This record gives sequence, C-alpha cells and structure tokens, in this order.
Amino acid sequence: MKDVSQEPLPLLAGRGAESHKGDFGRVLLIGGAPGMAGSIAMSALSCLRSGAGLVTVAAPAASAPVVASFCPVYMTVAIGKAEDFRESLEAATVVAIGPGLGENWDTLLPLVLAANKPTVIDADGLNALARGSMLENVHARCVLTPHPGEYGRLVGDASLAAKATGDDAERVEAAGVLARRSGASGAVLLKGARTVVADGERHAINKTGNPGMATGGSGDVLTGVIAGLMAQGLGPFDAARLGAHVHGVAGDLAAARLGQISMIATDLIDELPHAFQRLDPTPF
Ligand SMILES: NC(=O)C1=CN([C@@H]2O[C@H](COP(=O)(O)OP(=O)(O)OC[C@H]3O[C@@H](n4cnc5c(N)ncnc54)[C@H](O)[C@@H]3O)[C@@H](O)[C@H]2O)[C@@H](O)CC1
Ligand SMILES: Nc1ncnc2c1ncn2[C@@H]1O[C@H](COP(=O)(O)OP(=O)(O)O)[C@@H](O)[C@H]1O
Ligand SMILES: [Mg+2]
Repeated sequence: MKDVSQEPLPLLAGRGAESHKGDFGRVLLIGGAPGMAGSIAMSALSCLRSGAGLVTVAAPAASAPVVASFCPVYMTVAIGKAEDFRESLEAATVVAIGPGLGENWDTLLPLVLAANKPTVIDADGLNALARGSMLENVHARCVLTPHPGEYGRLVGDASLAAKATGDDAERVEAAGVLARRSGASGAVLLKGARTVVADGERHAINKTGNPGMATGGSGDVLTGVIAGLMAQGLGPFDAARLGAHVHGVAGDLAAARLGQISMIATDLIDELPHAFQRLDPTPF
C-alpha cells in the first residue's frame, strides 16, 4: 500500500454565494438506544459543526425524545416507525450507523447497506457487521471506523487483532487487511494514537490528537465529522483522512484549553469550529 501521509490533505470546496442547505447533504445518523442517547446526539452535533446541510437522528422510540432534547438543530425519527424510518433513509444522501445503537437493531444494517449510500459504520454497527458475518456486503462507499476491540470482533483472528495495537507497520497491515476483506470497502479507519486510514491500495497515518481523547464519546464525535465531510462531497478515504485530522486538532485545542485530564468529548465538539478554521486554506 502506498503511504500518502505526506500528501496534502483533501479540501472542502468553498461555499458559493448562492448555496443552500441542500448543497451540503442530508445526513441520517442511526443509534442512541436508551442509556446511550448522548452518543448519537454527539455524532449529530459534530456532523452539523462539520458542515452538513441537514441532519436527522433515527433512534429507538424510547430515546428519540431524549436525543431531540439535547439540541434544537437536528431532527429526530423513531427507528421502530418503519414507514418514517424508510422515508428518512430514502431521503438521506449520507448515513452513519452505530453509536449507542445497542444489540437490538442488527436488522437495520442490511437495510442501510442495501441503500448503497455513502455510509459510516461505527460502534454497534460494526458489532452488527461482525455478528451477522456481513463483511462481504460492505460496499465501496462505506467507511468502517473500528477501535482495536471492534477490529478484533470483525476479523475474528487473534494474531491479526493483536496487530491492531502494534506498531505503525502492523496497524497499517491490519487496516489494509480489513479494507480488502470487507467487500470493496471505501476505507477503514483504525482508531487509537496515530490513527490509520487505509483503502487497501493506500494508507495515511494521522498525527493530530492526544491521550486526552481517551474519554467516552470521542469516537462518536469522529463518526459525525466523517459523515458531515461525506455530505459535502468527499469520498470515503478523503473524508476519513480529513476527519481524523480535524478531530485530532479539535482534541489538541481542547487539551490546550482544559488539559488532557479534564477534557471530555463535548469539548471536542466545541473546538471543531476552530479546528476547521485552522485548515489551510480555510474552506470559506
Ligand atoms: N455517551 C454515550 O452514550 C456513550 C456511548 N458509547 C457507546 O457505547 C457502546 C459500547 O462502545 P465501547 O467502545 O465502550 O465498547 P467496546 O466493548 O466496543 O470497546 C471497549 C474496549 O475496546 C478496547 N479498545 C478501545 N480502544 C482501544 C485502543 N485504542 N487500544 C486498545 N484497545 C482498545 C478496550 O479494551 C475497551 O475497553 C457503543 O454503542 C458506543 O457508541 C460510547 O461511545 C461512550 C459514550
Ligand atoms: N491516545 C490517543 N491519541 C490520539 N487519539 C486518541 C487516543 N485515544 C483515543 N483517541 C481517539 O479517540 C477516539 C476514541 O474512539 P472510540 O474508542 O470509538 O470512543 P467512544 O466509542 O467512547 O466514542 C478515536 O478517534 C481515537 O483515535
Ligand atoms: Mg466508539
């Protein structure tokens, strides 16, 4: 695999004066079961702060009002209302599935994959993929974002799983193997310090970020960022690469302001605007 870490970061196009929200995508984020409503709310807020035009959260009926109460900007729909869910899925230009979804909604992933839209699969979406042995159904518009624990469940092979926590070369190998195994997956983002993004032919290692980001919900933020970038037209590999970079910069800004000990995932969301403003050139 070619190492493209030193190549310039992908860019977001500037916004034309006549732009409207429909130009920046309609994202459907699926997750947030009772007890984990905050996870998908963080993804949705992050997606908005990353520039998505319209964001809707699909959550179980019991938690959808809780998700809605966190923020007035995104919309919510109950997963169990099949007709409403189907309509939201059809209308979406990008889908993200998994944060806080739990184990009771594995039937949604095949529907999402069949819709064949740019898709981020994270957390319980990855666990559903592993439980259902659906790796070969993953398509080229998907980004998989496992941490090493989720990676191990996906590959089901202890020696390969161990590589996911190894040195850079081992982590690159591990990410590349999963990218090649998972249908023609667009990109695999293997989380952790020095996050690896790979698509089977090329890879990049992300250098931003810090151990203060080892706090619950940091990954939920990343899911929203990548989905937001895809909604603005970036392909899976570029969205994963730019997303990891911006997410890490937000983490570094949060650490500078609050310290690695006290920073929490919502602080990353607060720093996303500043992280985007630091992109060179800024996309506006
Ligand atoms: N506020 C919320 O509602 C939150 C909900 N969350 C949800 O909780 C559910 C469970 O996710 P979890 O990720 O906690 O559980 P998992 O059981 O998938 O993973 C946790 C374990 O994975 C391993 N791991 C993770 N990163 C690693 C690394 N860099 N190196 C080595 N090992 C590593 C560790 O052993 C860790 O204890 C998901 O649906 C998730 O989205 C979490 O995102 C936390 C916040
Ligand atoms: N030591 C670290 N250095 C850099 N980034 C880190 C570090 N620890 C965690 N992160 C980042 O934080 C995020 C954690 O994601 P994840 O494990 O899915 O958390 P959660 O599911 O709780 O949201 C990933 O993007 C990961 O790369
Ligand atoms: Mg996670």
